[in-house]
Amino acid sequence: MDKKYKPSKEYLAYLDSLPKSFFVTVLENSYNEHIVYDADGKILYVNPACIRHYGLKPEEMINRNNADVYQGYWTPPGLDVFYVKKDTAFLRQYFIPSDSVFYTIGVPVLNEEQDIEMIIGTVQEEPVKEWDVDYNKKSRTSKSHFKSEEIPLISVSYQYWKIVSELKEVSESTIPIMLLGESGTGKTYMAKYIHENSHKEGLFMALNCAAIPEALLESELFGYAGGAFTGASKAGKVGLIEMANEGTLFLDEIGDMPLSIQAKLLDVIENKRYLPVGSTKMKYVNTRIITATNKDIDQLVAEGEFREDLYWRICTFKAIIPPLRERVKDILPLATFFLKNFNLSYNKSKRFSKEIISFFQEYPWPGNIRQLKNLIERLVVTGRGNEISMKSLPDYLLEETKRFPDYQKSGVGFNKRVDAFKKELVQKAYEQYPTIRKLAQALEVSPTTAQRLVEKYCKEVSERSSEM
Ligand SMILES: Nc1ncnc2c1ncn2[C@@H]1O[C@H](COP(=O)(O)OP(=O)(O)OP(=O)(O)O)[C@@H](O)[C@H]1O
Repeated sequence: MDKKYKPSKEYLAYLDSLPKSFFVTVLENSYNEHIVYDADGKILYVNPACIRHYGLKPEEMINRNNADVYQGYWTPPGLDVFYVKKDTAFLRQYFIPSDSVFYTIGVPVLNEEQDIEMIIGTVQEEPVKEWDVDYNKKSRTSKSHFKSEEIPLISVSYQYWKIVSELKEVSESTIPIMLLGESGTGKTYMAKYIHENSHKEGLFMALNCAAIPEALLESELFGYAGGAFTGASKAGKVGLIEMANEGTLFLDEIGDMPLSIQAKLLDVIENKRYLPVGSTKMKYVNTRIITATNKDIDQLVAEGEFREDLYWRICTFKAIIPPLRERVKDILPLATFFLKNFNLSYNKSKRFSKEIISFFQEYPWPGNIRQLKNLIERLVVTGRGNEISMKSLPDYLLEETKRFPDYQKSGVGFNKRVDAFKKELVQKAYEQYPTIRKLAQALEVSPTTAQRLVEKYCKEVSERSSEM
């Protein structure tokens, strides 16, 4: 709806006077598909045009997740428009099972807090030629300025897009960003995405601090002056910090950076300057630093392994990318996205069986998105026939399903089980060690983490002890 449009009282009264059956008749007989989702992508309403589009009746689609219905293909580019810009998205969707192209216009409806309440979509087949021309013009001008064709972010989770939206706000500044999360959750990918969307003119450079020996790390980062050491080139070498001038330097595994280099990095962040190895001439740069780690950095600070002053500078803005098992809704969109891409690269037309989709959603993915992506590539490349079924899984995964023989049937998801286990562990330890310092030692975590765990899991225990 036009946001400036406010219906008059008389018109609203007229609408009120019409019976509900009138609206039902209009919607149910409209040639175009009308589809309404809640903020999580669950289908709340769809009219019978969906039978023509997907071969599914409305009653088969209601309460299912969008991605689940579009099995074989998922087009999430509109999601950043919905969740970040909170604006109308124009999408061209290709639906693999029927080999059809649909045009979707999604309009987000916001509540009083300006959060998404629902998304109202209209879907139609390839439009007539003349309209097509206009449509293309329109879709080009409506392109979001915070999305990347090169790095499509796949997620249907509101939580995830909230993080992206916050990152957007800091992306154009030079405020350092710290990305936390388990291996394979997409920290490097997100860093590239931030760079792409930050309108910086310089390059994106990345370095894994854990993969390089200390002596080399310093010259990789800061470069060196000609002849700075035996074997050094006469012309010297430009470091990554300079290469990323006016751009972004992504430092992965920052927790592994040696203390001596940490001091130099602090100078770069605070004063935008540094000395190349063996040089006496300061260099000046304007480089955005993004760091990542999957180590407990609070603990490294507590143990004196990481400089506290640097820690406070690099974590000015901290974003935690949740593991895949905590955003189960993203598994299918990601899986179908990878399936589509690998089908294209290997010229295949594989599809998932129903059971393998359930398995994907139940498996805990310790290697996160990386593991899912690698598995799908393997499943597309290997095996006969077009269906990817449970039989196609590699042995190590079939073994895994046996290790949790009842988790598919019990109805208790992996997250709930892990959470129950953590709760029991923390509560028992807290009963035995009722101070944060001792509890932190017993659980081998930092005091900050111990405090967080107590707040999360030990409310009942502390209430019990205060009653006694
Ligand atoms: N939102 C996303 N949409 C699509 N693909 C993604 C997304 N996030 C991550 N990926 C894919 O997942 C893979 C792993 O991501 P990435 O290498 O960024 O993880 P990481 O957290 O940096 O891992 P590590 O800590 O081990 O370095 C990448 O190949 C990337 O293509």
